[in-house]
Amino acid sequence: MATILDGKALSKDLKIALADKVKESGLSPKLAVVFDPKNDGSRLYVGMKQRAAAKVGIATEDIAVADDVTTEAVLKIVADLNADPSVTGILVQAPLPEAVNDQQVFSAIAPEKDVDGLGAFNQGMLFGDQPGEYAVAATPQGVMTMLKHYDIDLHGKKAVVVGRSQLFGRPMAALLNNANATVTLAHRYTPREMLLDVLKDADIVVVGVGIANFITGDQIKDGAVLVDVGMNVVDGKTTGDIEFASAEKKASFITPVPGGVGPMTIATLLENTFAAALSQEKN
Ligand SMILES: Nc1nc(=O)c2c([nH]1)NC[C@@H]1CN(c3ccc(C(=O)N[C@@H](CCC(=O)O)C(=O)O)cc3)C=[N+]21
Repeated sequence: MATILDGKALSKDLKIALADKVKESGLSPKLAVVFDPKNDGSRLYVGMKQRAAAKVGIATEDIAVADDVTTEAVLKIVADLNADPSVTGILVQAPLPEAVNDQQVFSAIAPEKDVDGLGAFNQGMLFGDQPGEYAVAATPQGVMTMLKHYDIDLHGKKAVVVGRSQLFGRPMAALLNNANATVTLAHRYTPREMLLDVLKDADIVVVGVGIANFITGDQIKDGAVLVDVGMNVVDGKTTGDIEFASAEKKASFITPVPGGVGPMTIATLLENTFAAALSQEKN
């Protein structure tokens, strides 16, 4: 039986510690969130984030965009937020409506306000493993915090990341690489047999593809560490990408869904928002 990587409990502790730090700093961090209200995942996340931010003393401003919004219009919103000194962090929730080039928008965020680290500057820092402080996308950064908290050794280990999105897979692979894991990045064009072949020897598997039961216990190595970044709704219940019942019998550690990576994402976003406010204070 695997040890549960309890993201819910850990995130609670992180948020309590953060609330103290925000208070002590005397700063008034404010996070602006640009999002598509028609997207179910985005709407859900906005609500959870608002409540969590309020509890730690971070103000939020939510900016809903229309269905037919253009890239130019969103770039204007971002430029105004960049210029507003009361806004210390900017989060553009992906995906924005169809016509918008999300990556172009991410890269327009002032690097010091880019709390999800998705712009070209912060991504470059991460991919180059550059020295200094910079934000990293909240989901993969939250996964790293959780692995560290549970003392999971990554050095030289075989890690497989499934999914290569801007928000998850790409930065996840970079973080694991920077932590000296031996990283394989699999994605939608990885042939099934090739994926199964790398999975069977993997010490650490991190998956976020959005397909329920995508990975099952029989496909993984005994004692593997399993991190589930997936969020699917099956018969009205939230489930991840890993078939939990079969996988937990073989894994050494496993994240539940809900209560694993999701709450860590929110706590990390808030930490990044506070760090951004601190760095702007110093300037
Ligand atoms: N730039 C950007 N960064 C993001 O990090 C980002 C985004 N855009 N767009 C939308 C998705 C969605 N997302 C979630 C984060 C936490 C939970 C979460 O806390 N879920 C809980 C509850 C799940 C439930 O019960 O429904 C859990 O897993 O336990 C969910 C979803 C971040 N996203």
